[in-house]
Amino acid sequence: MSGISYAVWSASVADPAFSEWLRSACEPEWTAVVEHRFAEEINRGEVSDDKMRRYLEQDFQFVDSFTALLGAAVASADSFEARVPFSRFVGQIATDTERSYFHRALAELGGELSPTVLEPVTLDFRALMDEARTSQNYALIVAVLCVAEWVYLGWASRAKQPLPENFLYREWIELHDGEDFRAWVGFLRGELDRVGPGLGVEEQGRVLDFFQRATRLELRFFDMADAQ
Ligand SMILES: Cc1ncc(C[n+]2csc(CCO)c2C)c(N)n1
Repeated sequence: MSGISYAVWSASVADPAFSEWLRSACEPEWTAVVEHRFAEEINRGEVSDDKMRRYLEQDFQFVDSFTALLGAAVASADSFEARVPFSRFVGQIATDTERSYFHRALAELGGELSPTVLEPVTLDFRALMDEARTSQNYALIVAVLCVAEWVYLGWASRAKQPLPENFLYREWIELHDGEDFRAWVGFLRGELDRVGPGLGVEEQGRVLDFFQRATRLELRFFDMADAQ
């Protein structure tokens, strides 16, 4: 991961999108997440039931903190226009994802909605999201949300047709690769592009720090899932 400033970087590229500065400063970890063996196994429908159960049990705890972080984005956004997409997504997670996919998938796999043991990476990820949430700093909050959604779009959009027949994989891929999801990631990136360039150098560095920490945690999360 590199530490080149936005000012220096933006002078050297044709399209100086703030979100691209953040992403490019996360290589090689970013690509390691998107091309992770565990993600490729999901895309091919080849994860064992035991691994998938443990991954989804931990991920459900991730999604809990993620949903709280979305609430902080609703609260800290600087305009009504910006609050609306976050609000819509809170509703979607609370209904489609939480009620539908996780409950069905964990029932199918014999998993628990409240596992007694949280993996270290799950605790660390929840701590980062709590730190962003309690900062009430819009740019930091969006940085963490953006990493989580953008990397998921990254691996899911690599899935080949036809998708696996088993709903455990097919629905998890489809959740992260539809037109709506692509637009949602575009919105998150657009918010960083909108507010990032106007921040002071120190604040830009803080946004980068949260973005990089989230990317490292995404890598550790897949490593954890793969190692089970
Ligand atoms: C470690 C981890 N990182 C990102 C996501 C992506 N994501 C964030 S909330 C949500 C549910 C709504 O689609 C999804 C899939 C994840 N699940 N787990």
